[in-house]
Amino acid sequence: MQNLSDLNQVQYLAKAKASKYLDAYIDEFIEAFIPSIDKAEIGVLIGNSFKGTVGLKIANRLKKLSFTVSTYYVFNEETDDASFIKVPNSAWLSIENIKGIKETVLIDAINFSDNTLNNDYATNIYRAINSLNAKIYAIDYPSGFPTEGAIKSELEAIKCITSFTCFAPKINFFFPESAFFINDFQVLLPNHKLSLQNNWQLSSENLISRILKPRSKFSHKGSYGHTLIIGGSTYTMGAALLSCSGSLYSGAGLTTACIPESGLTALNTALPEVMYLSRSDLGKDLSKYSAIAFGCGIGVSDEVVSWLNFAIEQPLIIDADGINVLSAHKSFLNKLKPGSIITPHIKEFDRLFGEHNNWWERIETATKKAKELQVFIVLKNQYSFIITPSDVVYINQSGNPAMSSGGMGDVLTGIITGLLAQGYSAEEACIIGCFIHGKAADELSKTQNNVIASAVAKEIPKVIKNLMKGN
Ligand SMILES: NC(=O)C1=CN([C@@H]2O[C@H](COP(=O)(O)OP(=O)(O)OC[C@H]3O[C@@H](n4cnc5c(N)ncnc54)[C@H](O)[C@@H]3O)[C@@H](O)[C@H]2O)[C@@H](O)CC1
Repeated sequence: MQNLSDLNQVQYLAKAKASKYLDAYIDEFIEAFIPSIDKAEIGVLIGNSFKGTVGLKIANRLKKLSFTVSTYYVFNEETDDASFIKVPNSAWLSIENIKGIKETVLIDAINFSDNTLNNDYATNIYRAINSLNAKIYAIDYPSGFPTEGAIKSELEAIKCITSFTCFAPKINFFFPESAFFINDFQVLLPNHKLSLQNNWQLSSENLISRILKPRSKFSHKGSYGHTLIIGGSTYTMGAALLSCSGSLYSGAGLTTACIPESGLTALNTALPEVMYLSRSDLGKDLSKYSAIAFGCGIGVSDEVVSWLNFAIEQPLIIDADGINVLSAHKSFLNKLKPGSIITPHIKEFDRLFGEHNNWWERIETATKKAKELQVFIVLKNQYSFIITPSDVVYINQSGNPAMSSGGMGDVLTGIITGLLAQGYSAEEACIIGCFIHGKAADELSKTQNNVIASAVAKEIPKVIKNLMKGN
């Protein structure tokens, strides 16, 4: 099997193979495109590129299917050498004429490359096309959009409603900055690639199903580890409790909460399965715990700093205020035990490692820091990135905007801690944890507009059970 990640690569294959892939892509494009449009008049924007030739083939197929199709040749007279498509100069579309395009459904077949970023002609073309306010569907990815590397704030590229991407989603689709250019993407011919390039991995249902281990006969609570959740303070006790519920519902054998005494009634009422460790006992030996989380709702007082100073002798999962304490006391970073996990959201990440201009830079920093400190970094967002010390970056694809509410991160921390306690490696715990957390919310959001963190925690056992059926 060929390791392909981009439709553009197809042109360099042997002729027979190239046309096999191209035909298959066009078949799937037509199948996915037609149900998504509500108009029979379609405009196809053809560039002097390999993408342009694909666009022409798609235009011909649509004509055969009785759609009314206009083809617009958006060439750059000065720089395009007309090596791909031969059309008379008179058919080229000037920037001034773009506003005359009447179709409200357009297919972007202009170009693949992002090397036109500094090309005024391309920039003006993209701007003029975007100002039509048409629904634009992109072949593979929108023209002018970089598939990797920083998505700069000044970028001009085609803004599409759906990108019918070939072989694999492009890495930059997973960054929030892409939302400006790509409303949605669908992967066509997904089985023709082995993976994303180099060190990027998509974490998928298949992968998670393969890693999950069934609970064994004759096992008991001692078989599934003991977590300690150190968190909570007067006004954010809930964060610690939510984290405990993540541990509990992910299947940890025992869960102990180290919270202020004032939270005890709430703990016993909400989660009677969870045990309690007083703050004053925090200075004692913690080695009996199989996994320890630090930080959810704990605050950033001097006392918290002293607790972290003690707890950091063990590998930890550090979240929320725990990360804020690390940010204020950077020397702690070098004390982290190898295999520790930090789970920042964007603000916590930038507090810890400095402001970043874009997500590409953020991932670069995370990769460097994970290696340097030998820790795992779970950078949370719509698509969370799990950055490992071995350079591999997993992209989590489960989850949705229904879960954008307080306490979600606290539950995730508990889940990862619970999985670690059950004997999964740090890498496995991070990728399984992110996936099942998002998947639980995906299931709930089929019938709910928004989902709350405690509901996500409660859904976890069902999600794990369903994933196990797949292995
Ligand atoms: N029930 C509770 O007791 C809760 C307590 N919490 C605790 O409150 C403390 C402060 O944490 P916050 O995160 O609210 O404060 P921060 O000031 O660190 O950041 C919150 C802001 O970050 C931004 N953000 C961007 N991406 C995000 C992402 N993927 N996840 C979360 N935020 C993202 C949002 O604009 C959000 O308003 C922590 O200790 C936390 O554990 C919160 O988790 C909320 C629930």
